[in-house]
Amino acid sequence: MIHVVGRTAGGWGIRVPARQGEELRQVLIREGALDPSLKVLRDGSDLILPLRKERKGAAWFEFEAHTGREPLPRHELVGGIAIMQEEDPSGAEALLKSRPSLHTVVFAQGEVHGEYRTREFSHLAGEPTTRTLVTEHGHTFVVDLAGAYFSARLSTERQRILTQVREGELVLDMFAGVGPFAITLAERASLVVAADLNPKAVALMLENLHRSRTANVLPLLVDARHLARILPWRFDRVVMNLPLAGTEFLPEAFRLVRPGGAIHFYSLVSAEGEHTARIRELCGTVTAERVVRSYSPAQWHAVYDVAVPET
Ligand SMILES: C[S@@+](CC[C@H](N)C(=O)[O-])C[C@H]1O[C@@H](n2cnc3c(N)ncnc32)[C@H](O)[C@@H]1O
Repeated sequence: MIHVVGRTAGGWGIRVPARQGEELRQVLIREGALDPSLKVLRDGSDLILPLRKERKGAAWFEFEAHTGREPLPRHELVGGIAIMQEEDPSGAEALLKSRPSLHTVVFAQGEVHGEYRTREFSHLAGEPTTRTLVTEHGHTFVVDLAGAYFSARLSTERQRILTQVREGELVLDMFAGVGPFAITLAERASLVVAADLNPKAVALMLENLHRSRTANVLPLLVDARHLARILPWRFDRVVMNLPLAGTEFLPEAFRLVRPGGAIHFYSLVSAEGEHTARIRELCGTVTAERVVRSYSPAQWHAVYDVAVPET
């Protein structure tokens, strides 16, 4: 027995056991065959997926219609680029038309991976590029999604750290990417040293320094493992944003921070206090532990603010 509530519309639909529903939904989206104006029906342990037109195995059903305009496909915005999790060319065209600020829609082919923390994308609609401009809190950054890591979701975090920086501080960003933390913190710091081992990230950081006329950031193309050996300074504040492998670099950060300084350590965790014992071993005190964002049902990105003793 199928119950339909709300505004209804007749249309072609294809029946599938619910367990296989998501797989078939993805196939139909890729083929541009799913009708996004109608809601998926449930009938016992089956789903009925609405189709744009008849196909083999299809039958006519009464569907509930989405109210108002067709819903836009799920996406994440980074500057003028929309990143879709589904390879849906017709959804991408609809998305592109829906926002004048968008120039490109891409499909993320996988998760962030590798030492450079980058992802592969395929082009779905608009201009075929992965470069865009992102504006946050008065700064505009050039980013290239395929070439170097950038997350717009960290903008609040950058502002939070900025409020802790005192005028004239010497700051180190060990994993600087295209420079969003470094350029933000340079508003108050006297000098920010910004290291990254991805040449494309450092090239984009140079562009960003030029664009923002920031002259107190020193970009370094270097593996953070060498920093304590090559830098003559000890820093008031060290930012460590390498959530999957940051723990390996904690001793290096402690070598680079001055007595009485602070470390902001980002990590992917599955329990509160996961790194507290290790930080204590290195003689640091956790002054705050915050959730930055959720990652999966059992894991989240956390930031530990760490105070380093005076002596
Ligand atoms: C998660 S991203 C953070 C980038 C930047 N802090 C941001 O918020 O946009 C980590 C960065 O660390 C860099 N990285 C990875 N291993 C590194 C290492 N051993 N030394 C220096 N940089 C490294 C990657 O290339 C990447 O740009």
